[in-house]
Amino acid sequence: MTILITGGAGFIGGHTVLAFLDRGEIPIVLDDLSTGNRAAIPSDVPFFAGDVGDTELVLRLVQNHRIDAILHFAAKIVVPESVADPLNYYLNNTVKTHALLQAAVRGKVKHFVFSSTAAVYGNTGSKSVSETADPAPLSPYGRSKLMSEYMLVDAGEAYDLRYVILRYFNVAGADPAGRLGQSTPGATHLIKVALETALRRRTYMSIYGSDYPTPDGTCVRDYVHVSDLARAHLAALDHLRNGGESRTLNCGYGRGYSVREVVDTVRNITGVDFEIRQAPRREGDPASIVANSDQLMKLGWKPELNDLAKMIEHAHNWESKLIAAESRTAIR
Ligand SMILES: NC(=O)c1ccc[n+]([C@@H]2O[C@H](COP(=O)([O-])OP(=O)(O)OC[C@H]3O[C@@H](n4cnc5c(N)ncnc54)[C@H](O)[C@@H]3O)[C@@H](O)[C@H]2O)c1
Ligand SMILES: O=c1ccn([C@@H]2O[C@H](COP(=O)(O)OP(=O)(O)O[C@H]3O[C@H](CO)[C@H](O)[C@H](O)[C@H]3O)[C@@H](O)[C@H]2O)c(=O)[nH]1
Repeated sequence: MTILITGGAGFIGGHTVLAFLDRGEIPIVLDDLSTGNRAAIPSDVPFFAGDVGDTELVLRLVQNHRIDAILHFAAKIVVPESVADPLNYYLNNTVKTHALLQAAVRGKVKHFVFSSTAAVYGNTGSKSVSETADPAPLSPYGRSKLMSEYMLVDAGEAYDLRYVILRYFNVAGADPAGRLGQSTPGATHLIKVALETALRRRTYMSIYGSDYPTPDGTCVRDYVHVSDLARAHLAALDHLRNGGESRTLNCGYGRGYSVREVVDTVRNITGVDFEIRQAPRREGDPASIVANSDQLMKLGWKPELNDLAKMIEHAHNWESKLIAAESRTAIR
């Protein structure tokens, strides 16, 4: 049996492809390359360029490759973009997940792992949040994901399909072996932006909001290493393949860092004192969000890279590699 990974040319899907390869399981990848990168996918992994909303294409893949599990990463992921263009987010993230689920059910796929997000919770206060908290997303992005969760839960009740919904907190870092990192052009994530500034790809960076009810006034997030998160997918799929019941699970480390703490760590790791400007709050941002991931750990997930400085160091190595590769191309 084979796994289908949607969005496998992206940041988290790509690292999950590597995690499966590392344990000797070769998945297939479906990605429309809207933000993903073809080069992220190792040559021994079958790649199909296409849209997860194309039910017929997905059904063909399911039947031709005897797919027993779909890991669904493909989505648009930028909170402010979702505020500016919500209908596009509901189309890509919710409507197309519906089409994918329809293909999964018609093709008798038994297992489904869905990339959800801490953004479904909204403002949670300073305590860590567990899966029993009521969702109250602040952005169309969060709502587009929560609506997909509801569809999956209902489909799990009605059809022969079991799922794990993983609610990721803030994903960062890069493959410790240097095989992959975040390559999305124009990425908006804090650590990526700070590293690009340290490496002089940007002249300065902004801190969005310094009047939040947090210890230093900037937003607090729980940063999880992408390679640890990738391994959470192995644990989730093993749980389902062993007959485990459907679950909704947080994935984070349970420790929050403020924007200012992250920026200071980037300055320390890179040794560059780059310019920071204070900017107004960014729409759709909760003040603080930290995970309680006890349930995922009970399922067998063991974090191995729970260290902000290491995460930033791995991302820094990758960012430097990207710059070196670009200058080689420019010289040619
Ligand atoms: N990055 C984070 O901090 C974070 C946090 C929580 C949840 N998530 C979720 O994790 C998943 C992966 O995020 P990422 O950071 O790797 O983003 P990414 O943009 O790097 O990857 C998304 C991938 O999906 C592909 N894609 C998008 N729409 C598609 C479509 N309609 N059909 C086929 N392919 C499509 C893109 O080309 C890209 O390769 C998303 O579902 C996101 O909501 C990310
Ligand atoms: O240049 C920047 C970039 C970000 N930030 C701040 O840094 C924090 C983290 O922002 P990111 O954009 O890195 O991440 P988000 O918390 O907005 O969202 C991320 O994590 C969420 C889960 O918590 C979602 O899943 C989403 O997909 C993913 O982008 C926020 O307070 C943001 O305002 C800045 O101050 N300056």
